[in-house]
Amino acid sequence: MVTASATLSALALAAAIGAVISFVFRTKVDSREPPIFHPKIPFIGHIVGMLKEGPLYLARVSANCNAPIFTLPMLGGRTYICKSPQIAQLVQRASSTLDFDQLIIQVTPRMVGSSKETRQKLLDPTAKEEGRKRISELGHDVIHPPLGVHRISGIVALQLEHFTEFVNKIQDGQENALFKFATREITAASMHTFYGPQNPFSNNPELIEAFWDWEAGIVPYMVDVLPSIFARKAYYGLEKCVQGFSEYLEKGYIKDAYCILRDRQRIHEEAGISVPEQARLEVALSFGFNGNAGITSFWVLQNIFARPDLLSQIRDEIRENALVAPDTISFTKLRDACPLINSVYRETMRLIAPMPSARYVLEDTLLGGEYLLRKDAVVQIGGSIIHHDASIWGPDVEEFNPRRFLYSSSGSKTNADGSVTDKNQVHSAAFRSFGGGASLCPGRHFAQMEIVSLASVMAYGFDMLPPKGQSEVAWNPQRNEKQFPFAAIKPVREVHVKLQRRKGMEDVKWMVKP
Ligand code: HEM
Repeated sequence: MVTASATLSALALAAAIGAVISFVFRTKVDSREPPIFHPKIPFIGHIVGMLKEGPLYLARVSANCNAPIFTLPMLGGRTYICKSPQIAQLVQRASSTLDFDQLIIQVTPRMVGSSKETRQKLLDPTAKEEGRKRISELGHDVIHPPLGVHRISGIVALQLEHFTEFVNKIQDGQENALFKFATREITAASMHTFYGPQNPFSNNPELIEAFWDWEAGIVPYMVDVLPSIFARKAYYGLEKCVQGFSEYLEKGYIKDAYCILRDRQRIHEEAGISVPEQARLEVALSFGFNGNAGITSFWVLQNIFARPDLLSQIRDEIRENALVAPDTISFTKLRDACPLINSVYRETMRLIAPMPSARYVLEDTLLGGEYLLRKDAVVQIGGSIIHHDASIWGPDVEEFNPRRFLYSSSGSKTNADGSVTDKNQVHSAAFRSFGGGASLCPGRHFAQMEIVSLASVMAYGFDMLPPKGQSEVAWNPQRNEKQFPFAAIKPVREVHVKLQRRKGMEDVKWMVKP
């Protein structure tokens, strides 16, 4: 009896202490801040949720909230999650106080293990008061303009030459793991295009695998607890790439790189960043060139080849509108006269690239005169929520609808039967794959060119058949939705195929031209 009542008292005491702790440590919010969702475990509950469930966690919390933006308290601070395109647009417009760079400067060095000294040079806390631009701002000035749609013809031609050589080397009957096939070719081609013929990956092709080893383990690597043990593959992959880039920089091969890289290296040099530390920053930028584009290329190929009717319609579209000679496909024609393949490309990204654009709140900001965002908080545009909102996209929001972007690059809301018309255009800020506002991905034109071109020449010139021992190709792997929302979503497994030139095209030497 005594034991039972002692146990009850202990439990009551523990519950009371828990309630007091959670009350005392609850993040205090201003009544004008977006509605707050307290986690069950104070401080870390939302972080644990996101690590365990990935973007699905945000969708679950969001389902309980009617407001277009809400607050998640974390580690004594707060993150605002915005779930409507209208609010996303307001966030994008407030770029003077909601800053992209501040977060990138914190995240990038962690991705590649930069030294404290480099981190400090990048943060450059006195730059503003001393009237200087930070390294990231100088980088922005040299990277964005040369990636504009009218200035990329030279790098487009280089990338397409690489693809041409690659597809013409394909052996009939060659078996491939499709994810590896697409990601490795995008990596080899874009490293060649951006860093020149002596790029570290062409001098040492095993660095391509090292790069993807690092990419696969970036999140555990960034946790930064003995990464050589707990994120072993990522750690050694990164170190190999750093070594390759160090040699490349020391030998001066960067003289043959695209201007954005030469100019950026000059900025790093002038800031006194050492060569091995510059090499780390080059690995980080390579992630921008290769990561998302490689993963997206896989999904576009899989989404087309898994649907025989769609494959046939795309072949018709290419033949009628983009085939400028029996052996030549033109990217300009693909871009301007092939709405279906471009719609497939964007619909693929809606499902696998719901990017969480994040901004650091530099000063208290009243969004749309209504929602107060407090200084030093983070605001995230919940791509994973917006891309799956049926009120925006229509009742088939969870399905792949190849026609969703046929009439508008923003997409159209589908009708009850899944049909798409030129009406009901979706809000322009609802498509989150390339972010938006001042930091809208500058590589988006290049990305469209490479992904659509590679998919088109494969679709037009080749069949994908079951590999030996399989009666059919195991298409449609699940998306790894639990993946931490860092880059485009990967498949949970590979898709194995046998490549074969199409009947009647066995001897064609393909050419993809700008
Ligand atoms: C499917 C492929 C790609 C996707 C999904 C993608 C997505 C993104 C996103 C979401 C951002 C952040 C924007 C924001 O939060 O507002 C970004 C930034 C950036 N992307 Fe891309 N990207 C892709 C391909 C590329 C390519 C091919 C390049 C280079 C040629 C590139 C270069 C960059 C750069 C330099 C930034 C930083 C912009 C800044 O600091 O202002 N991206 N990208």
